[in-house]
Amino acid sequence: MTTPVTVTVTGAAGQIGYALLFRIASGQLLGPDTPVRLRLLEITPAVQAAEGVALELEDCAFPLLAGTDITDDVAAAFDGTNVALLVGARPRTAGMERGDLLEANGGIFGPQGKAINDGAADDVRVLVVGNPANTNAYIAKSHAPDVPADRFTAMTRLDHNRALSQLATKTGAAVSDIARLAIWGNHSATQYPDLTHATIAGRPALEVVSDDAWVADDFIPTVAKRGAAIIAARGASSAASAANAAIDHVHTWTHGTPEGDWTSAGVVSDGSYGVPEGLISSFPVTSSGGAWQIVQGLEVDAFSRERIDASVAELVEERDAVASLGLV
Ligand SMILES: NC(=O)c1ccc[n+]([C@@H]2O[C@H](COP(=O)([O-])OP(=O)(O)OC[C@H]3O[C@@H](n4cnc5c(N)ncnc54)[C@H](O)[C@@H]3O)[C@@H](O)[C@H]2O)c1
Ligand SMILES: O=C(O)C[C@H](O)C(=O)O
Repeated sequence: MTTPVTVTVTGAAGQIGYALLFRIASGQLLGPDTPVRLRLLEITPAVQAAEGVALELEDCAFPLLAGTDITDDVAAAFDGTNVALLVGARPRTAGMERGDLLEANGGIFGPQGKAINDGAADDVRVLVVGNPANTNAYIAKSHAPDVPADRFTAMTRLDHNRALSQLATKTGAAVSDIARLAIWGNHSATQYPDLTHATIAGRPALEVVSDDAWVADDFIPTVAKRGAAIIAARGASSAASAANAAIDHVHTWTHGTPEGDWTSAGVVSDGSYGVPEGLISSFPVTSSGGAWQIVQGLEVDAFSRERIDASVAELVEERDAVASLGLV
């Protein structure tokens, strides 16, 4: 049997964890031929709940699941790990300022980045889901100087999938007919869902839509504020769709993007499109050979430029705030 791939999931007893772990164990993350060993990291009070999830995993008798370990020890969680899904984070609670939120998350993602640096496998790939995802990924990356920076990513695939569905609904097209849609910037309400290069069955999406007001006043805010709409409707933040996007992100990272299309991911900027080097920003990306590439050479019109710049300015502010708090 092939050696199992070790997948670490933090916040494993949370709601995304519950929607994610069974899909990983069934083979949807890494494919039907790759056995996995799960490592669940939780804070001490939630270890018992994680143990309950592990009992259920066992009861599924997944042929690809080589075992499940549960720990509250950060170093043990990332020892030899190949894929790290950093889901657990400190949510913003009433009365908490942004600085408090960044500080609390710095206390989580700094040590996790260091543990990945010190103990993870050489091929480790990291996806940060826990919010603020881009800046949490930036913090983790900053504590892992020996790991290639491009192994640290943040999730904007949920935003990408939301945008695909909104466009499909508006035009009556099948999701599978849509290509080259992009999310730029931060996984926050400032993100820019970009249709200027998108196609629907080969035709420019903006020509098919033929409704600039819908793009500016409906599509963009609907996608950018969807997380808040889910919270308002469900009384809890998105979980199954977030887990689904995490599966999509890692699967695309390891299996590649289809010819002629791209997706969106928060990756380390190399300075492309004027995004300061080192920031973890969402870009249109392709994947091949197990690595992301930022799509190059796209024309950025004035409308897009303004929106990309606004979201990147927010990322710069977050970067400067974590630097001034001594978290990186
Ligand atoms: N990037 C995205 O698109 C996206 C989408 C949805 C949710 N999120 C974010 O994902 C995160 C998790 O969401 P959820 O609904 O599963 O939350 P949840 O509160 O249900 O679960 C979070 C879990 O993390 C655990 N945890 C907290 N600190 C930890 C630490 N230091 N180490 C290990 N585990 C720790 C908690 O005990 C809890 O079980 C939140 O930050 C949420 O905002 C991101
Ligand atoms: O947890 C949130 O604040 C929202 C989440 O990031 C989402 O996009 O659904």
